Amino acid sequence: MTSPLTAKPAPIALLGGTFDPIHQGHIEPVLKLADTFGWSHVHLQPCFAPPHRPQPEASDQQRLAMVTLACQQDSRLLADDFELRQGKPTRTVHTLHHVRQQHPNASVCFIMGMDSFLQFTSWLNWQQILDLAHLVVLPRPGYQLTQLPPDLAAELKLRQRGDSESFSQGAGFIYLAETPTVDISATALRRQLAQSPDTSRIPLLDPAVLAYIRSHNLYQSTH
Ligand SMILES: Nc1ncnc2c1ncn2[C@@H]1O[C@H](COP(=O)(O)OP(=O)(O)OP(=O)(O)O)[C@@H](O)[C@H]1O
Ligand SMILES: O=C(O)c1ccc[n+]([C@@H]2O[C@H](COP(=O)([O-])O)[C@@H](O)[C@H]2O)c1
Repeated sequence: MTSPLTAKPAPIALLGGTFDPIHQGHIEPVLKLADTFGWSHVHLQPCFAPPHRPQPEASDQQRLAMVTLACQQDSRLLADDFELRQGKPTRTVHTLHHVRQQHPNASVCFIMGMDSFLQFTSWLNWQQILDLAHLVVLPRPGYQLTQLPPDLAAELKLRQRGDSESFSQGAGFIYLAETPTVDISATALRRQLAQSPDTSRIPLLDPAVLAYIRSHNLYQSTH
């Protein structure tokens, strides 16, 4: 029997995003990762209207509602409103400090697509993030590791691990996932939604999320 004092805390896996809207390019890879790593939960955390890009079309509450609906696909998916509850934009380094405070001994995995990874050195205190969490990078069509800036390529060389065993430690490793690529973006979906009649099915969009979008008249114009 494992003593409560020695029991390893459950790993925390987290995918942050604007989710404007959430789509299967977010969901399918994280479920594959949950299979690989044996995660019992993956937090899908919408960010407060992000400072680093144009404002989302859907409101914070609408993006959270869509994430909550998409989470009904699998009981391991959790809609996490931590950043929205802060009432102001929160940088990832601050969110991860909070996670660390709450779970000092847990393994924390922050998931991102290859497009985000290529931009990672522009994130606030990106080196500190590497000490707070593992990074799990999803492949994404159109984004190649060869485009990595030299300082991040050097970190990758030091920190890359391929075995899921390493990720039972707290933080500090980078895992380049080999999940099947899902060729979709929220930008492409918004365009498709604006151009399709209300009745049409949209591939790679959860039907419950689509119904929510239609009933709230979201994404009706192309920008
Ligand atoms: N198809 C995809 N494959 C792999 N990673 C993805 C995919 N779509 C999004 N991601 C990752 O999920 C996170 C949240 O993405 P986000 O909510 O911005 O979706 P997006 O499709 O990139 O949106 P947009 O087109 O509006 O930029 C980011 O780390 C992003 O790299
Ligand atoms: O903290 C930062 O500096 C930072 C810069 C860019 C992106 N992020 C986070 O990365 C996640 C994905 O962002 P996005 O723009 O691709 O939806 C989301 O959780 C953002 O808060 C964080």
